[in-house]
Amino acid sequence: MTNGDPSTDDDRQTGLVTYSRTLLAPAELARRDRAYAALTEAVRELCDAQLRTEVDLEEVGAVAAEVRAVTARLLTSARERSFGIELGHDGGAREHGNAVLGLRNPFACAVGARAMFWDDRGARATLELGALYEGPPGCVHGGVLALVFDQLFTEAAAAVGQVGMTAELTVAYRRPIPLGTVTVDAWLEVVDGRKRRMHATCHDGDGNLTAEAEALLVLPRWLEGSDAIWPKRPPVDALDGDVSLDPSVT
Ligand SMILES: CCCCCCCCCCCCCC(=O)SCCNC(=O)CCNC(=O)[C@H](O)C(C)(C)COP(=O)(O)OP(=O)(O)OC[C@H]1O[C@@H](n2cnc3c(N)ncnc32)[C@H](O)[C@@H]1OP(=O)(O)O
Repeated sequence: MTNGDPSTDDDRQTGLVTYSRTLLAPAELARRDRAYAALTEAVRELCDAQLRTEVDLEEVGAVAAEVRAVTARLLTSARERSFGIELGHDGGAREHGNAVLGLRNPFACAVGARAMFWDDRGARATLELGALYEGPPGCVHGGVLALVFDQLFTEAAAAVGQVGMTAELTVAYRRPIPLGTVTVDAWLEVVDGRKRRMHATCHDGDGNLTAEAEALLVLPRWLEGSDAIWPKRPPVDALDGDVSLDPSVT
């Protein structure tokens, strides 16, 4: 099966997962990533503007027609299926379609080298959750936060080499979370065979604890002892700047 992108190769299928591998040279890959990231950011800005605009209805109709024309231009050459996991030259994950951290997903809120951090204890995300993520008026949607927790658990487990899929996820919402900056920390607590018990916290921009979550991740039976590749995460020192991931530090 092909994803319709001539720049990648489907090189292996493991259990449920098909990996593709890029055929592009690193410099060309970086150039493409920059271009697509800029497009994603432009679309994200468009979504936010569309939500908040108060221009007159004639203008709304004209903009809708222009947006449809732009969509048609993008679809003149497009993948046939979702992005999946593309492995970069270093084995790093290029999950550009991921709903939380995908470089090419305008819905993703944890994008950019400064949004997500990994270290030998777990993972941290510092996010800007604006009007697009609203639930209660002026506050972050509880389901959006559950989504972020779910991803962070996967990231924390991968960071400490104890990967697994989410079998259970429980969120305790302690206080409403104002739209704006939120910081989520996730870490591994207990390993029991193929089961990993995880914990996470969410703090708002003023440092208030707003929610906590627990998850059970299970290394799937089909993955145990297989040669499946769990994509690498960049070590924190590969990122620019000094970042602490101590979950007690907010
Ligand atoms: C190579 C792959 C690469 C992927 C890259 C990903 C990149 C990141 C993507 C980002 C994604 C973001 C995150 C996402 O979106 S992850 C997506 C959401 N999650 C899923 O889709 C998971 C769907 N479920 C499954 O695949 C299987 O059921 C799993 C893998 C979970 C277990 O199936 P498996 O057949 O392997 O397990 P087992 O039956 O041998 O049981 C083993 C042990 O586990 C215990 N147990 C099992 N289930 C539960 C449960 N629900 N509650 C409590 N306990 C449970 C069970 O009692 C037993 O314990 P014990 O009796 O030994 O004590």
